[in-house]
Amino acid sequence: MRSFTITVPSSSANIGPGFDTVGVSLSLYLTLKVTIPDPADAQFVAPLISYTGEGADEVPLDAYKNLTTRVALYVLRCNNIRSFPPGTKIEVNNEIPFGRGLGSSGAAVIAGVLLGNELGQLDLPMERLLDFALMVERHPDNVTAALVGGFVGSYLRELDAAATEAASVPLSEVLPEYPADASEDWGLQPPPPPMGIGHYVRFGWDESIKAVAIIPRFELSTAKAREVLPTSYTRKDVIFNMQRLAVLTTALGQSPPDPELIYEAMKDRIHQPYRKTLIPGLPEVTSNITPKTHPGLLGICLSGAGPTILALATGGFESIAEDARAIFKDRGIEIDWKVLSVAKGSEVTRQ
Ligand SMILES: Nc1ncnc2c1ncn2[C@@H]1O[C@H](COP(=O)(O)OP(=O)(O)O)[C@@H](O)[C@H]1O
Ligand SMILES: N[C@@H](CCOP(=O)(O)O)C(=O)O
Repeated sequence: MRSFTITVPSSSANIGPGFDTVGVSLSLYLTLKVTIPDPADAQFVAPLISYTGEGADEVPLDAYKNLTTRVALYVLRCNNIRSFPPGTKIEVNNEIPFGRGLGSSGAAVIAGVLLGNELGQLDLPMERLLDFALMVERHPDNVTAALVGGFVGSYLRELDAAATEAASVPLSEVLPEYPADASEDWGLQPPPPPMGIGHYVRFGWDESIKAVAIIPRFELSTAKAREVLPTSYTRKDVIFNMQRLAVLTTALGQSPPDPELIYEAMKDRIHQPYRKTLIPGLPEVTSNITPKTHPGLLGICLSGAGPTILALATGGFESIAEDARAIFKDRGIEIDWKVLSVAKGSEVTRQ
């Protein structure tokens, strides 16, 4: 028998101006405890999944439907391993709320890539693990932060024509919904990722900075929150974001952090103005809660695709969150809030 535990942190992408570009890993976790019996003791073929925590009432427990295990199967099949090891048991505990902009799907994808790597004993390097994740998630900010940890900037390499085609296959071909008896299905060979799609760098993060996650009690799928974005932008808006992002990536690593610099550097004109239609109260929360009104606040923005609001602060957490609560409440929206720290990257511990 062999067993291992996979721990993947949540993440907050964009941090204001860094749409699809920067993300930070945070201290809510998706954890998988995996046991693989000796082949002689294996009693069933499909992995047996149990699941507790966030999303437990909606997540599929069929390994051929569940996002994490489908990604694991993608990694295995690209490496010529057709099915899960017989008798695999996966106990999942999830602290990351679904569809709130805290990287639940990115974490599920990274967990799947690490699961495939471990189940197949593939020993893939970090760069290759990221390639697999990017074939599924397709924007690098969440998955890179969840995999490597910290405050991370990333880009996707411009691929040559053949690699572009390979990387553009529909998600349904990367992650087909296999039939229930998929262990018997030898026909489907998914397209492997091109090599070296994603590249990243870790920025500094001053240790006094905490993340207050103000989490509205409704879900907004990332896909829906991307549909409202335009396909082109004015030069003025692009420059507005680039100027702020250039400052922000260094400013968050400085000690002590400068609230005036950071508050302005966390403003955005690429995604938040368009997403406000889906998140009542967003403009009011980000403009009424400032370092002047709330000492300790550094900056405030939408977390990922929302609806969570991310306030970076060195103190005054409760007053920031409770004032945001009041603004949302006026619009009929209840919230929960948590003070989170920047987390380490994903870990696999073999028992
Ligand atoms: N731990 C998980 N296991 C399986 N599927 C998950 C898990 N976490 C998230 N998902 C899937 O991802 C969806 C949410 O993804 P998305 O809309 O991108 O929001 P988020 O901002 O939380 O990543 C969920 O509705 C669910 O289908
Ligand atoms: N850059 C993406 C990030 C999505 O993050 P999620 O946590 O909401 O999945 C976007 O803004 O669409």
